[in-house]
Amino acid sequence: MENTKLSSSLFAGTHFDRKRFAADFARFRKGPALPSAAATATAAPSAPSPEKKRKRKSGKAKAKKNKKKRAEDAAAASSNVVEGFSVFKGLADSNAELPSEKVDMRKDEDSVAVRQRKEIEREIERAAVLRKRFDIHIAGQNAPAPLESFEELISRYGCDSYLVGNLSKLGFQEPTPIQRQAMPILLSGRECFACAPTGSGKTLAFLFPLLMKIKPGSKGGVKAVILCPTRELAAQTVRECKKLIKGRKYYIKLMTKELSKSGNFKDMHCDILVSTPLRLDHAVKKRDLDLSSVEYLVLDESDKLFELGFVEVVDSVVEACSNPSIIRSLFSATLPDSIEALARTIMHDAIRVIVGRKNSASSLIKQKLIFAGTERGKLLALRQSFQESLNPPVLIFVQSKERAKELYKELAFDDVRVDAIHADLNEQQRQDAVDNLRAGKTWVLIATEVIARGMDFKGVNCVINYDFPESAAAYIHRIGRCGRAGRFGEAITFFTEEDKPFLRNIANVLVSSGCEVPSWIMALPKLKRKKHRVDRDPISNLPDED
Ligand SMILES: Nc1ncnc2c1ncn2[C@@H]1O[C@H](COP(=O)(O)OP(=O)(O)OP(=O)(O)O)[C@@H](O)[C@H]1O
Repeated sequence: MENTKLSSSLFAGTHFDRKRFAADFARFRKGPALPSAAATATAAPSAPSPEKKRKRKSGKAKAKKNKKKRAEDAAAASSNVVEGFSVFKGLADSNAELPSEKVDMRKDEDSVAVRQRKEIEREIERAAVLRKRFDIHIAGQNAPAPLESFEELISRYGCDSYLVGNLSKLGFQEPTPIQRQAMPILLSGRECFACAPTGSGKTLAFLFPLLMKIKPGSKGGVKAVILCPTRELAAQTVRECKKLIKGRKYYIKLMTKELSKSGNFKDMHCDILVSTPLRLDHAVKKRDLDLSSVEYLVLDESDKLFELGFVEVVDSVVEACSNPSIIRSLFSATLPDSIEALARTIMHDAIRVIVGRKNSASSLIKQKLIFAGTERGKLLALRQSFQESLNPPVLIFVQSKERAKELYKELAFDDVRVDAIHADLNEQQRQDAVDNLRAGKTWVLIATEVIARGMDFKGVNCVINYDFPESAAAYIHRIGRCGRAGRFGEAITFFTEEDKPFLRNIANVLVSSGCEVPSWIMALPKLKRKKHRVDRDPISNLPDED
């Protein structure tokens, strides 16, 4: 009765509901805990009656049943802990049934789980802040966080420090937005669609992860394949790759015409193979090149590779890369929905990354549309702009090789240091034309679509679309030869009466990158047809015939 007294004095003046707080009340008692609140209240010194015995028995059975249920709940609670997350279901109940050291252990586990969950939440928030800051948009499950710096490649992914060292030797201090997000995706073994503006460092974004993952000089076949739509771009990619691996012996091969036609692929040492689709397909079908060991497949300028004329060959190369654990990635500055849908059919659980707005031009380029009336008007306007403000190097795009030759004649006559690049030149001549512009030997390079995609002319100040581009994507890639790697650029596009029906499609690109467009152009109807190609009068100084 001592205990009853103690509890009575402790709660003097308050009404204590012993029935409701029986468990707490029992803790103040010496000796065995009371079986139940009801039993305490009705305890009597006399021998229990048979009725009371029956009731007590059934009370004991109930308590046993409750105990069993609580034990089951505890087991269920512990099985609800999934990958660092605790669902916390039934945890309070289950602790009540555990010895104190086990309760402590469980508390420790809980606090570890809570800490882990909080850390994960912080990571997710940090990733979201970084994505917002760098205008990175992602779609797909469990995308890894963007990089804060290149050093994280070492701390997070165990990158060899020589590779990061080479980056800094090349003057790359900070990752560009596409590199921040695409690199961790590929390094986590995920497939990826990436769309980022021209000149924003997509090449490094796909090259670096595969250089990190591939063991250099390994035997056992080709480890990585990079597909590019043109030979010039393939050659440029090989050059970029070699700069990055200085100090290590990787076997990097460019698929030349000769190699494709007569290569002995059985004895070829090759870690990374860079090719255009046709040459690679030829080597696979005619020279037994085995691509079943390929671990990484990159489709650069992927929307071009999925265009008609390429898509079947690309499909066949994708099929030849039959390694089931292959990681595929697609990179481009433009990714139309239709192409994305097609590409998705070959991807597995891919993450989509868009930097800025999808299918838009680089914001570093000042864009202008100029009405030149006729073909003759275009030549006059070009000559005038050269007299007023030629700021070399300049790239001029025309729609065919014939027109490239015609314009070359006109400008060479004016004593402009000019060259032309088109499909009628052999590989060496094309490469020389590119190298001469890079070296400053020529100031003006007239080009067809051959170099419109991917070519990196760091110093190009101005792009002139002498002939109106055939699509918005072609426009974005052409003008993207300037305004690269953080530099500003200028793009001038001539249009004639014949180009007006397609004007609005290009004007939309200007508007979406913040450039001014006259309101009458924005009032024109948008053309449904995707491609625009006009038969034009030859380029000549002579008066128009009519
Ligand atoms: N982190 C970086 N810091 C500074 N410069 C960089 C960085 N990454 C790449 N570059 C440079 O930026 C330029 C453009 O890179 P790259 O050719 O990869 O662009 P891109 O996004 O592939 O363009 P395009 O869509 O035209 O193919 C190159 O000269 C490259 O050396």
